[in-house]
Amino acid sequence: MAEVVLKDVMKNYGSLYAVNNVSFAVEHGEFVALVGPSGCGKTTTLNLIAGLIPMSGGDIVIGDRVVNDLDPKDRDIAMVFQNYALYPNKSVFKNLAFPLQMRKLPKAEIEAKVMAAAKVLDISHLLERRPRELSGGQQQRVALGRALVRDPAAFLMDEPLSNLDAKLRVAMRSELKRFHHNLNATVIYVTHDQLEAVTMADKMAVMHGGVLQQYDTPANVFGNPVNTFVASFVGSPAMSLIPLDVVSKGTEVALRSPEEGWELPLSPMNARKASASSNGKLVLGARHSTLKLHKSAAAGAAPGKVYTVEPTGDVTFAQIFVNGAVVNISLDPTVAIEPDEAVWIEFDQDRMHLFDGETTMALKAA
Ligand SMILES: Nc1ncnc2c1ncn2[C@@H]1O[C@H](COP(=O)(O)OP(=O)(O)OP(=O)(O)O)[C@@H](O)[C@H]1O
Repeated sequence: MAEVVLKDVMKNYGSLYAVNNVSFAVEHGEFVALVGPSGCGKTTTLNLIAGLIPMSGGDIVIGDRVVNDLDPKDRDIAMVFQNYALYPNKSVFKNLAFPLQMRKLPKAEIEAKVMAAAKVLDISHLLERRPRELSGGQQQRVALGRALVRDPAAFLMDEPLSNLDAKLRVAMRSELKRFHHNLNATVIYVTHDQLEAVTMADKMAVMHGGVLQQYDTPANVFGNPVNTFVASFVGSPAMSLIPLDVVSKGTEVALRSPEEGWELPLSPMNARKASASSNGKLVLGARHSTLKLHKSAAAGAAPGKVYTVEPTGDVTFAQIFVNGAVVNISLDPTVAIEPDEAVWIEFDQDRMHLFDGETTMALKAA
């Protein structure tokens, strides 16, 4: 059952459309990450769901109610912000109890709920402390606990890990995932960190310029990006994107470098996709791990020039200029290459991506 539904949601500030016609449905128990670069509209989308700002158009459903005109407190949601917003002068127990006292629950019930939440989050031993006596990770858990005691239809989280140092972030990422798993909670989570989204979410809503680009599982967003924006945003190092011309010779179709004239013959499936490009131009996309490096010219390989070489221990990353575009490749650390060296890059026909040169959308075989 869908727990949270957005339908044609709009938010504009004058001529700026911070959120432009966004629709998606979050199923009960799903963890959905709203992800995209700074200014893409993720926080605005979350704030619209929370009811913190008014919508310019569309509908939002939480549970079985249209909540367009409801105050945040009546929407049955709990927000967890990046700055935790704990009460500094109250103990952890009182921080957790406060939302329940506001709802005038009986004392015994409040105590039972606080204890249960503290147990789930492993903070039972911290209940008498004040927030300043806690580590960043512990404060984070208290903030989650305060949301948890209310047993909301959905948890809304805005970059809740962004104030933590790198190591704690990774630890809390696992904890949040566990929290979600244990409670079967419905979570909508804002992050600009695509790796955080890929590792934690059941579904990703990738946004750009206020527009929802793709709403799908991380595996599909990674494996079948709908356009060049999604392709380059998700994955690290980024997918390489090389603009090329489509040339047909009888039944054969090849890609030609407009700069350097070399040609790359396409498999029948890729040829059918390439033939669907709107203006004879396309963008070839390839992930670093699908590429093969040759030290001399090889069939199906494009010539390039090494730009940088970055050994990281297990794997060496290199950037190669191909047709004026930067291509990221991962190599076995035993492969010796030097900047400015001439190399050839072989593309895996089964794992390459082809995007329309004009619309930037993924090409489908006709
Ligand atoms: N109150 C406001 N008045 C005018 N413009 C706003 C307002 N709030 C947000 N915007 C604009 O709306 C767009 C989306 O903002 P939003 O905060 O949702 O982005 P974001 O993806 O969360 O970015 P970040 O990761 O930097 O927080 C931005 O261009 C922003 O400048």
